[in-house]
Amino acid sequence: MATLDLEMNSLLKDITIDPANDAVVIDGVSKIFKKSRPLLSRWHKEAVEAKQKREVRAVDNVNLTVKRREIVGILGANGSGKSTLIRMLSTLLIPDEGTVRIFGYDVIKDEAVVQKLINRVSVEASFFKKLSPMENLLYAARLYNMSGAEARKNIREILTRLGIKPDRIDAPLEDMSRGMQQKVAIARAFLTSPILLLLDEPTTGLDPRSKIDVQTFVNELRDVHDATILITTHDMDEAEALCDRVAIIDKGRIVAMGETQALKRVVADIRGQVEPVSMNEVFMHYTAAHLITEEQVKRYGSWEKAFEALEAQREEEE
Ligand SMILES: Nc1ncnc2c1ncn2[C@@H]1O[C@H](COP(=O)(O)OP(=O)(O)OP(=O)(O)O)[C@@H](O)[C@H]1O
Repeated sequence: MATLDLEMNSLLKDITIDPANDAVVIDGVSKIFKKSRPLLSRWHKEAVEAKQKREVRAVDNVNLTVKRREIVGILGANGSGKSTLIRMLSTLLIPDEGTVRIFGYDVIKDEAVVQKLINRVSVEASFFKKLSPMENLLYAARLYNMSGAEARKNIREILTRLGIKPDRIDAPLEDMSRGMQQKVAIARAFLTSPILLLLDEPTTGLDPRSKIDVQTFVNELRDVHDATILITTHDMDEAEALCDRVAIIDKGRIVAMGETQALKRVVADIRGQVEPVSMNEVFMHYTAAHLITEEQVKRYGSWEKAFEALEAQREEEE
């Protein structure tokens, strides 16, 4: 397979990277948001108490190390803290507790260096919608001091590799589907050849073929360009296909960490099954409000029945 010439930015030329450092070291990191109570509770008789803001530990004492060239998945339900964690790694949010180091550089003290080492793709990517993908990416390339001719060639190659048809490359972005626009956002992150790529749900909303295009390209970026990739996803198949290791996050805490095959065997053992379970079952196991014990499996007749019963109980309690 032909490789893409992505090594065209000069962003990293003055940065020293010690090969002994891991790509990401997250040490005891928490992020606490204050949320107003719902309006109704303000009319409650305990007005003083109701005025207090509720604290949400969106990320709660997370420890995680990502080695160079690893692809690590962060899996979690809606609101579990994935995006908050990624935002702290990309210097968009400041941790309230703990430290984050990217290739040895601290996200607070060395913010400017960290910003050159990483690139983040998220669904809320901002673009000039009247301009074409080519124009948008040329604009980004200029911000990164890339030469026009070189950038133009690379942009066309990356967009084509991601499955954008040649006639769409120069047409306004606003005429493209949301999924296609998402691919352009991904292309923009690849353009700078970051050594750490943070992908926040990159394939949500993409059709199966587009998902595979993106996954293939992510793998290529690691294999050919030595990138380290941290990816958040709801898609268990994607996690299994792409990630060397996954961390499952629930209510801001990492509740399981490891290779997908190993986690599947662990959960099968807990459930007394010989065959490994699916990643969906692993996810359900670790994110259920109560970890399901062998005794509960026996009491309710099957793991699924125990899960349903305990989830119903959890909803009632809430
Ligand atoms: N700026 C904010 N102010 C207050 N609360 C916030 C803020 N950002 C996130 N939260 C809360 O923190 C928790 C974690 O949110 P986060 O967006 O990190 O979850 P997520 O796992 O990325 O969810 P999703 O899969 O839906 O994107 C949620 O309870 C959310 O409501």
